[in-house]
Amino acid sequence: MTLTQVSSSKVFAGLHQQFTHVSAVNNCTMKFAIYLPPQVQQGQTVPVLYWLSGLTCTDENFMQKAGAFKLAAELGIAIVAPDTSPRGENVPDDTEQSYDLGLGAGFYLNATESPWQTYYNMYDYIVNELPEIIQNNFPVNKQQGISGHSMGGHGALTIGLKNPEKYSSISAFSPICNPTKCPWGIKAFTAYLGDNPTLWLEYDATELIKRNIADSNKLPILISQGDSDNFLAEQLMPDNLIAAAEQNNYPLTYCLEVGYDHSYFFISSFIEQHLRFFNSNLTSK
Ligand SMILES: N[C@@H](CCC(=O)N[C@@H](CS)C(=O)NCC(=O)O)C(=O)O
Repeated sequence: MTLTQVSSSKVFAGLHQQFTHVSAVNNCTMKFAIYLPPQVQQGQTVPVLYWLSGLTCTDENFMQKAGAFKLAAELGIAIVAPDTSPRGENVPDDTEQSYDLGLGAGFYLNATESPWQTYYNMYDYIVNELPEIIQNNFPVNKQQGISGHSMGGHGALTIGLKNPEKYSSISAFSPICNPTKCPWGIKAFTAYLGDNPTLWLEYDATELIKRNIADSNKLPILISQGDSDNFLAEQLMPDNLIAAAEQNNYPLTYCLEVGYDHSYFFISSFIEQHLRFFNSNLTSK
């Protein structure tokens, strides 16, 4: 597997770089961005936080808008931001090219239905293929965290809940908490996974948190949510996740922030809390 460097820029004494590579699981060329803090220049290996973005995003939205580099440099944290779906000439898109299905809307799952299943395997990409590439090509250690926004918050929660041995913590901004019950999730899961809702439960954080998880596998979760978010009631449904966490004694910290919306203005206002949360939960794995 060859990495092709697309860009490299110095920022807060570290480096922001973009790369493309051929993905075996998504059958296309994928792009990702990485922030490498200054500590790597002194030969240190650093922990890595995976950031999963939301609908319509690429590797660029978080890197350009979140304002994460200053503290990541100070704490010595690498951040990886993948794309939100496969892309390219042969990759199918929604016939109506809507923003919430197809390109830019991979929902961090492995599709089983045509025409999606050959390309839309973002779950395997985030859990296995991309971390292997990062471990083999960059000075990171085995300590990983997972975070994300909206559809990417759903990705962070479901992937973290299903793979507790791979991460130290999970955090999310404005996540889609119960996708099997909201319009975004129902539309995407019907297309990617078919019309049997039982099969959708594998990718629903509220359902996953209800499973009998051993205390030692309960990764700490931090969620930040703006109370002026237009998508809150209809699409995000955090109350369902909070109730399931309470009933199952799951360590979830939920911060409802007054006046904030769904945008990166909100993320940039609280990203420091999430980086410090990741940093404070690191353990040698
Ligand atoms: N229809 C809306 C929904 C998409 C949306 O809000 N996307 C969020 C994630 S769910 C986002 O991060 N947009 C890109 C950005 O703000 O940079 C739009 O296209 O703006």
